[in-house]
Amino acid sequence: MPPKVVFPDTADTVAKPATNGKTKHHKPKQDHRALAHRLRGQRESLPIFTARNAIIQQVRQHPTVIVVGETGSGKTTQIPQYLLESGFGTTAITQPRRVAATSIAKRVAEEVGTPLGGRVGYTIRFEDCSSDKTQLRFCTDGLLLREILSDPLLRRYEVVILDEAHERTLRTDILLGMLKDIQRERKRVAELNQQVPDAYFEEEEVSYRDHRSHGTHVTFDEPEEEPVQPEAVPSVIDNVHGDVTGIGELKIIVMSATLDAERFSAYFDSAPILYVAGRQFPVTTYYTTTPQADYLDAAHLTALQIHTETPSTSGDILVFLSGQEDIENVEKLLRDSAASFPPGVPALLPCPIFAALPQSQQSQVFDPAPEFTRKIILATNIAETSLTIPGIRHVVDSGVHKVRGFDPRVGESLLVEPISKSSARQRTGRAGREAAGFCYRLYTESDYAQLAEDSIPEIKRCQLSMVVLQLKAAGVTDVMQFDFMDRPSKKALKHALLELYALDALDDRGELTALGRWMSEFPLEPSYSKVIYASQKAGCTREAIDIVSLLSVDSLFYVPADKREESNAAQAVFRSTEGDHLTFLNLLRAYNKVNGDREWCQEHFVNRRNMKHVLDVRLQLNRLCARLELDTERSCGTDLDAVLKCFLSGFFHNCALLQPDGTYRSLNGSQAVHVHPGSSMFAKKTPAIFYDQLVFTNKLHARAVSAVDPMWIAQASPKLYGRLNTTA
Ligand SMILES: Nc1ncnc2c1ncn2[C@@H]1O[C@H](COP(=O)(O)OP(=O)(O)OP(=O)(O)O)[C@@H](O)[C@H]1O
Repeated sequence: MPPKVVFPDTADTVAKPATNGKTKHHKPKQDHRALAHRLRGQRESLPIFTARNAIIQQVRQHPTVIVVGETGSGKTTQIPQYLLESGFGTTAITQPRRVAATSIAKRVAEEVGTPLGGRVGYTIRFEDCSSDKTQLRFCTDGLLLREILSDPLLRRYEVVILDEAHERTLRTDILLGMLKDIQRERKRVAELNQQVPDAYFEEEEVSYRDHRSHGTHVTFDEPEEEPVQPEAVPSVIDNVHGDVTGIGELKIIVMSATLDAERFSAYFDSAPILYVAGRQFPVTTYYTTTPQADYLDAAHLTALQIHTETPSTSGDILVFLSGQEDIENVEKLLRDSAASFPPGVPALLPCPIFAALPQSQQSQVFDPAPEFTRKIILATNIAETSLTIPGIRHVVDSGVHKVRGFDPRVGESLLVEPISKSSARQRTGRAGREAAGFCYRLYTESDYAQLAEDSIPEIKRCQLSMVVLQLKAAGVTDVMQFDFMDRPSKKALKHALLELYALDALDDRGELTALGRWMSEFPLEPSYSKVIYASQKAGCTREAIDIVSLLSVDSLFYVPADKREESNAAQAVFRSTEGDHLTFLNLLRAYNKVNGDREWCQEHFVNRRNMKHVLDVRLQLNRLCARLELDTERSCGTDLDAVLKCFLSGFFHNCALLQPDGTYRSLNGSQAVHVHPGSSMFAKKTPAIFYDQLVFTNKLHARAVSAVDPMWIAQASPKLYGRLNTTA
């Protein structure tokens, strides 16, 4: 009998859920109008419905409105529809994640009663399901940023909604600043055009209440006086060209599930805050009585407890874990346990969802489980916000997530850390969306009390080269003066500027070069787009794209703890003496020859799931390169030195030299660098190496490492290492 995870109040048995009868899963029907009609009642029962008119009135009266609503109150699905019904023009609604953008668009299209891609559509990277008729366009925040490059005033939109703004992703933060500037510029242009519709200012007065009062669904903060726009502030965007007639003001709605709305309001010149109270269904939350030594074990056991002690008709289970590795471990544990279920226990279907999973597999979590089967979704925080996964009643929260950090001197770090309170609330919120639910937190109540209120915004802890390149491409000349909501450190900004200069993306005056503009077309860190650029001249674009795609996943191989030697031996056939980059290329070539055969992958311990993602990325990159008129079939055959030299042209800053004592030291920071144990270069010594990433876990590990001639390093970046003595 496995040990149990004990939650107070549940003691040995988990409380019986309030629902009986399995959820009716929602299936798209051809008869759009009839379906929309049926969903109408559900729409009108959402807490936000009573606030409909007030919200519209506020949006009419103010350039920017902040909406704070509890999870499940209906912000994401309803507010765009209210705008549509009230005659607003085209609206873009951004989501931090692709899976949210597509799944919400599908739901809203059903509610509106239109085929997806008609009045309601979505656009995500490399996938456009919208048309000229689309009035509500769901997209990722990254996509809207790219749109600004081609349309600096976003003139096709009358309203932009930034959803889940509290997540404060790097892209959301950049969008906040860009939109604020676009809004100011459009106001100026609209005033010049004297086309500000008077109707906007003739709306009926709204009465305001103190938002702290109880018993009402929606309350408002007293709006501050209309802010005075400083005439003298020039736009940081300096590339607005062409005809600006007919441009109206831009409305911005910032939506967030946390109460930290005052900061958003202050940033947008005291924009009014609308509070929408009331979650749709209650969620009972349990904490463990004692801290759990191993959250993976605790997650596995809790999921089993729920499965065996509550009827499967009481709803599916969603487990939050820190990353792909965790998910795959728990998936294996669950499958092993399920194999020995006594007769009568329903089957169990683990469904993983994480960012690197191909889109088609991600969307499988929305499919209903077969009869007599319970779905257990194993997710990273990709499923934390916005998503409604039909059938979920039980949430298991491990209390951890993976946090990426960056220190210019040291490199990147990827550490498993406790989540914030706001994340914990979001996770809980996934359980009460269609009926009452349960959330099992795998930490104690006092540990919860210790959690930070919110996570640190990404912009304060991540590498900024790509962001700075995008800002420059969008016409922001002085990124140091950019109106960030939370200013990144000067050191981080300077590091990004220097790196872009060394990559030839910026010139001596810090202005974008033609190469920099070309590189900004790629949704990749600038180092990778530089490699692809260099590969054209070197005649190895096919290999460069292959390897860049292979580097987009964390691991290409499985290394089971109990079969380490066996898996090492099986992978040896791919190994190149030059290191990981060419080893990965050999793997891809062999994988393609057998057409990704499942058994072949098992024999060679190849992670088939990740290989599919690699092929997906490669397809997307090939399409983009073809659009930029690059010959993607240009191959160097067996001259693979050319490939390594191309990689150095983007990764010259990621080099280390062998020291007399047998250790490696990084060229730019003189840090001790350890080759990752999973690398084919682990036990080898070579005068110089370059690596894809430097990741701090317990020490500084170089991942994806290859051997290079030290002379190539100086040739790759004369700006940085021109006078450097590269002999150790
Ligand atoms: N795909 C769906 N299938 C079934 N019901 C759905 C679906 N999407 C939304 N709903 C229903 O609509 C409700 C409101 O969802 P919505 O995403 O608009 O809420 P929200 O306030 O934006 O929440 P969050 O902050 O968690 O994103 C859900 O609680 C659920 O009842």
